[in-house]
Amino acid sequence: MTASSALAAPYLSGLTLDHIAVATPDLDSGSAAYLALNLHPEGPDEDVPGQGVRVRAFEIGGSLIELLMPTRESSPIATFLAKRGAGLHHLAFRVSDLAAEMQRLSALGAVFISAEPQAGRAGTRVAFLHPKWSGGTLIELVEHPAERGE
Ligand SMILES: CC[C@H](C(=O)O)C(=O)SCCNC(=O)CCNC(=O)[C@H](O)C(C)(C)COP(=O)(O)OP(=O)(O)OC[C@H]1O[C@@H](n2cnc3c(N)ncnc32)[C@H](O)[C@@H]1OP(=O)(O)O
Ligand SMILES: [Co+2]
Repeated sequence: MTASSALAAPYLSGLTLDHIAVATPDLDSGSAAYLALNLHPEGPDEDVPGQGVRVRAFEIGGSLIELLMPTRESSPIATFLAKRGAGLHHLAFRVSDLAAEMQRLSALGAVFISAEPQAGRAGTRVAFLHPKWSGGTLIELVEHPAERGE
Protein backbone atom coordinates (compact mmCIF):
# COMPACT_ATOMS: atom_id res chain seq x y z
CA MET A 1 0.00 0.00 0.00
CA THR A 2 1.56 3.32 -1.07
CA ALA A 3 1.71 6.23 1.39
CA SER A 4 -1.10 8.07 -0.41
CA SER A 5 -3.40 5.02 -0.49
CA ALA A 6 -2.54 4.36 3.19
CA LEU A 7 -3.67 7.91 3.94
CA ALA A 8 -6.84 7.29 1.96
CA ALA A 9 -7.44 3.99 3.74
CA PRO A 10 -9.19 5.47 6.81
CA TYR A 11 -11.86 6.82 4.50
CA LEU A 12 -12.35 3.34 3.08
CA SER A 13 -12.98 1.91 6.56
CA GLY A 14 -16.50 3.38 6.73
CA LEU A 15 -15.67 4.78 10.15
CA THR A 16 -17.29 8.16 10.80
CA LEU A 17 -16.94 10.65 13.63
CA ASP A 18 -19.99 10.27 15.91
CA HIS A 19 -19.09 12.88 18.49
CA ILE A 20 -16.41 14.83 20.29
CA ALA A 21 -17.10 14.83 24.04
CA VAL A 22 -16.38 17.67 26.42
CA ALA A 23 -16.54 17.36 30.23
CA THR A 24 -18.08 20.24 32.13
CA PRO A 25 -19.26 20.73 35.72
CA ASP A 26 -22.42 22.46 34.46
CA LEU A 27 -24.19 22.13 31.10
CA ASP A 28 -25.46 25.69 30.99
CA SER A 29 -22.12 27.39 31.62
CA GLY A 30 -20.41 24.78 29.42
CA SER A 31 -22.82 25.58 26.56
CA ALA A 32 -22.01 29.30 26.38
CA ALA A 33 -19.14 29.01 23.88
CA TYR A 34 -21.06 26.65 21.55
CA LEU A 35 -24.17 28.84 21.59
CA ALA A 36 -21.98 31.86 20.81
CA LEU A 37 -20.65 29.85 17.86
CA ASN A 38 -24.28 29.46 16.69
CA LEU A 39 -24.43 25.77 17.48
CA HIS A 40 -27.69 24.56 18.99
CA PRO A 41 -28.69 21.51 21.03
CA GLU A 42 -30.15 18.81 18.74
CA GLY A 43 -32.70 17.90 21.41
CA PRO A 44 -33.45 17.90 25.14
CA ASP A 45 -30.74 17.04 27.65
CA GLU A 46 -30.55 13.31 28.32
CA ASP A 47 -29.50 11.47 31.49
CA VAL A 48 -27.48 8.28 31.03
CA PRO A 49 -27.72 6.70 34.51
CA GLY A 50 -25.25 3.91 33.75
CA GLN A 51 -22.54 6.49 33.18
CA GLY A 52 -23.73 8.98 35.77
CA VAL A 53 -23.92 11.77 33.18
CA ARG A 54 -26.33 14.30 31.72
CA VAL A 55 -25.69 14.90 28.04
CA ARG A 56 -26.38 17.96 25.87
CA ALA A 57 -25.58 17.27 22.19
CA PHE A 58 -24.87 20.05 19.69
CA GLU A 59 -25.18 19.03 16.04
CA ILE A 60 -22.28 20.04 13.79
CA GLY A 61 -21.76 18.80 10.26
CA GLY A 62 -23.32 15.39 10.77
CA SER A 63 -21.42 14.81 14.03
CA LEU A 64 -22.02 16.09 17.54
CA ILE A 65 -20.32 18.03 20.27
CA GLU A 66 -21.36 15.99 23.33
CA LEU A 67 -21.32 18.11 26.47
CA LEU A 68 -21.20 15.91 29.58
CA MET A 69 -21.81 16.81 33.22
CA PRO A 70 -21.68 14.34 36.11
CA THR A 71 -24.92 13.39 37.91
CA ARG A 72 -23.24 11.46 40.69
CA GLU A 73 -19.86 11.55 42.47
CA SER A 74 -18.87 8.12 41.15
CA SER A 75 -19.34 9.22 37.53
CA PRO A 76 -16.21 8.91 35.33
CA ILE A 77 -16.83 12.53 34.41
CA ALA A 78 -16.74 13.60 38.07
CA THR A 79 -13.40 11.80 38.45
CA PHE A 80 -12.09 13.37 35.26
CA LEU A 81 -13.13 16.88 36.35
CA ALA A 82 -11.52 16.40 39.75
CA LYS A 83 -8.25 15.20 38.26
CA ARG A 84 -7.98 17.10 34.97
CA GLY A 85 -10.60 19.83 34.97
CA ALA A 86 -13.15 20.69 32.27
CA GLY A 87 -12.35 20.17 28.60
CA LEU A 88 -12.01 17.56 25.90
CA HIS A 89 -12.88 14.12 27.23
CA HIS A 90 -13.14 11.60 24.38
CA LEU A 91 -13.56 10.96 20.67
CA ALA A 92 -16.38 8.69 19.48
CA PHE A 93 -16.57 6.83 16.18
CA ARG A 94 -19.71 5.34 14.69
CA VAL A 95 -19.55 1.65 13.80
CA SER A 96 -22.18 -0.48 12.09
CA ASP A 97 -21.52 -3.65 14.14
CA LEU A 98 -20.08 -3.02 17.61
CA ALA A 99 -19.64 -6.66 18.57
CA ALA A 100 -17.76 -7.44 15.37
CA GLU A 101 -15.54 -4.35 15.71
CA MET A 102 -14.76 -5.19 19.34
CA GLN A 103 -13.81 -8.72 18.33
CA ARG A 104 -11.68 -7.47 15.41
CA LEU A 105 -9.85 -4.89 17.52
CA SER A 106 -9.36 -7.28 20.46
CA ALA A 107 -7.67 -9.71 18.09
CA LEU A 108 -5.28 -6.86 17.25
CA GLY A 109 -4.49 -6.43 20.97
CA ALA A 110 -6.82 -3.51 21.67
CA VAL A 111 -7.82 -3.05 25.32
CA PHE A 112 -11.48 -2.33 26.05
CA ILE A 113 -12.38 -0.85 29.44
CA SER A 114 -15.41 -3.14 29.65
CA ALA A 115 -15.72 -6.37 27.68
CA GLU A 116 -19.46 -5.83 27.29
CA PRO A 117 -21.13 -2.98 25.38
CA GLN A 118 -22.88 -0.42 27.58
CA ALA A 119 -25.92 1.80 27.10
CA GLY A 120 -25.11 5.19 25.57
CA ARG A 121 -27.22 8.25 24.70
CA ALA A 122 -30.14 8.05 22.22
CA GLY A 123 -30.47 4.26 22.44
CA THR A 124 -26.90 3.61 21.36
CA ARG A 125 -24.66 0.80 22.51
CA VAL A 126 -21.10 1.89 23.25
CA ALA A 127 -17.69 0.55 24.17
CA PHE A 128 -14.59 2.44 25.32
CA LEU A 129 -10.99 1.67 24.41
CA HIS A 130 -8.53 2.26 27.23
CA PRO A 131 -6.54 5.48 26.69
CA LYS A 132 -3.37 3.61 27.59
CA TRP A 133 -3.89 1.53 24.41
CA SER A 134 -4.98 4.40 22.17
CA GLY A 135 -2.07 6.78 22.72
CA GLY A 136 -3.56 8.77 25.58
CA THR A 137 -6.93 9.61 23.99
CA LEU A 138 -10.10 7.96 25.27
CA ILE A 139 -11.91 6.49 22.25
CA GLU A 140 -15.53 5.35 22.23
CA LEU A 141 -17.20 3.16 19.60
CA VAL A 142 -20.91 3.85 19.07
CA GLU A 143 -23.54 1.64 17.44
CA HIS A 144 -26.87 3.37 16.71
CA PRO A 145 -30.24 1.57 17.05
CA ALA A 146 -30.80 1.93 13.28
CA GLU A 147 -27.81 -0.37 12.75
CA ARG A 148 -29.76 -3.01 14.68
CA GLY A 149 -32.88 -2.37 12.63
CA GLU A 150 -34.59 -0.73 15.62
C1 LIG B 1 -22.12 6.53 27.27
C2 LIG B 1 -22.82 7.85 27.44
C3 LIG B 1 -22.10 8.91 26.67
C4 LIG B 1 -22.26 8.58 25.18
O1 LIG B 1 -21.38 8.87 24.38
O2 LIG B 1 -23.35 8.08 24.86
C5 LIG B 1 -20.66 8.98 27.10
O3 LIG B 1 -19.75 9.12 26.34
S1 LIG B 1 -20.43 8.87 28.79
C6 LIG B 1 -18.70 9.24 29.03
C7 LIG B 1 -18.29 8.90 30.45
N1 LIG B 1 -17.97 7.49 30.57
C8 LIG B 1 -16.70 7.06 30.39
O4 LIG B 1 -15.78 7.81 30.18
C9 LIG B 1 -16.51 5.55 30.50
C10 LIG B 1 -15.08 5.17 30.14
N2 LIG B 1 -14.15 5.79 31.07
C11 LIG B 1 -13.66 5.08 32.13
O5 LIG B 1 -13.97 3.92 32.37
C12 LIG B 1 -12.66 5.81 33.03
O6 LIG B 1 -12.87 7.20 32.90
C13 LIG B 1 -11.16 5.48 32.66
C14 LIG B 1 -10.93 3.98 32.82
C15 LIG B 1 -10.81 5.97 31.28
C16 LIG B 1 -10.29 6.21 33.65
O7 LIG B 1 -10.70 5.79 34.93
P1 LIG B 1 -10.22 6.62 36.23
O8 LIG B 1 -10.21 8.06 35.93
O9 LIG B 1 -10.96 6.16 37.41
O10 LIG B 1 -8.76 6.06 36.40
P2 LIG B 1 -7.45 6.91 36.38
O11 LIG B 1 -7.71 8.30 36.83
O12 LIG B 1 -6.43 6.09 37.10
O13 LIG B 1 -7.09 6.97 34.84
C17 LIG B 1 -6.32 5.93 34.28
C18 LIG B 1 -5.45 6.61 33.26
O14 LIG B 1 -6.30 7.08 32.19
C19 LIG B 1 -6.14 8.48 32.07
N3 LIG B 1 -7.43 9.01 31.69
C20 LIG B 1 -8.55 9.06 32.44
N4 LIG B 1 -9.56 9.61 31.74
C21 LIG B 1 -9.04 9.96 30.52
C22 LIG B 1 -9.55 10.58 29.35
N5 LIG B 1 -10.83 10.98 29.28
N6 LIG B 1 -8.73 10.76 28.29
C23 LIG B 1 -7.44 10.35 28.35
N7 LIG B 1 -6.86 9.76 29.42
C24 LIG B 1 -7.67 9.57 30.50
C25 LIG B 1 -5.67 8.98 33.40
O15 LIG B 1 -4.98 10.21 33.23
C26 LIG B 1 -4.76 7.84 33.82
O16 LIG B 1 -3.55 7.97 33.14
P3 LIG B 1 -2.19 8.16 34.00
O17 LIG B 1 -1.11 8.30 32.97
O18 LIG B 1 -2.09 6.91 34.85
O19 LIG B 1 -2.45 9.40 34.82
CO1 LIG C 1 -19.51 9.66 24.31
